[in-house]
Amino acid sequence: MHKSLTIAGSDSSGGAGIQADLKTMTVLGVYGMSAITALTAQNTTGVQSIFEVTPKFLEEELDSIFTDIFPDSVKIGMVSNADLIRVISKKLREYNAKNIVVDPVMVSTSGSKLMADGAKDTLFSELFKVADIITPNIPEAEALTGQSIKSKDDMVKVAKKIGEFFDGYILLKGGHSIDDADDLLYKNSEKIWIKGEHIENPNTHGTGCTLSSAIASYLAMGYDVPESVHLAKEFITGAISAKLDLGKGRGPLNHMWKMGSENL
Ligand SMILES: Nc1ncnc2c1ncn2[C@@H]1O[C@H](COP(=O)(O)OP(=O)(O)OP(=O)(O)O)[C@@H](O)[C@H]1O
Ligand SMILES: Cc1ncc(CO)c(N)n1
Repeated sequence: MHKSLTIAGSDSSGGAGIQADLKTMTVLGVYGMSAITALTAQNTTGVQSIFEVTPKFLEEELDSIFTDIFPDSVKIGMVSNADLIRVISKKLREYNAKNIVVDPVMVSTSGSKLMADGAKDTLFSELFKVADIITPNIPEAEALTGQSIKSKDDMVKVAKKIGEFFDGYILLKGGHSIDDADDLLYKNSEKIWIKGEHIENPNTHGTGCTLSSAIASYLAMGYDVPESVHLAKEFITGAISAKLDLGKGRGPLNHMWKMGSENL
């Protein structure tokens, strides 16, 4: 059994965060574990409230996990403050964790702030150092570099800029901000476009969480980073295409699309 760990926030509506990650890992056949950084009272219309765990408790969660069932990969999502980021970086180094995916979650699909203003620098200096791949969306890549992205050429320029201070893989997601859904995988001046068709669907709550935990799942199975990204893109495309329609706002994806009703 391949094992993966998500370190992220809980989404009470089940579409993003820890819940999206564990659903994704499960349907991809990977044993999922979780270290929760914060509870959110959240639904498809927005985030109503956030309750952070203490750094000490997060440390205890990570010790419990790493001293028992050692994960083959780790995905990091919402981490709302600098102290929690420091704990994660310290513990991942201490346990020599492998195959680390960092999704630099800053703002939710519905526009709510999920990270404290000052925490961005700590994300750079602490978490990016341990990451094998980071997966910013366009607004996050803009926030990381201070440069705006209006076209695919801009995506390449910004990926290069991030590459000046991060030497792992950068997956810059085109997603809902550019007309098509092509994502750019960039490392050491090498560019791989991960092609995608834009799907007309307003229900994109949790797309980033689902993509990054699918990447972590495939890394846990032993695929390399480019293979994992291609396979994860196939998974997210299917989950958006399944056109689940739940809730009053931006609804969740169908994580179970691969299971098919004939298998139930
Ligand atoms: N409408 C769409 N059609 C096709 N693919 C999409 C669409 N929206 C997002 N994607 C794809 O979903 C993946 C996640 O990207 P996205 O930019 O949505 O992440 P995100 O903004 O971090 O997500 P989140 O809403 O969870 O914060 C990418 O591969 C992106 O190209
Ligand atoms: C807990 C959580 N993590 C990440 C996101 C980003 O979509 C969200 N909305 N909620």
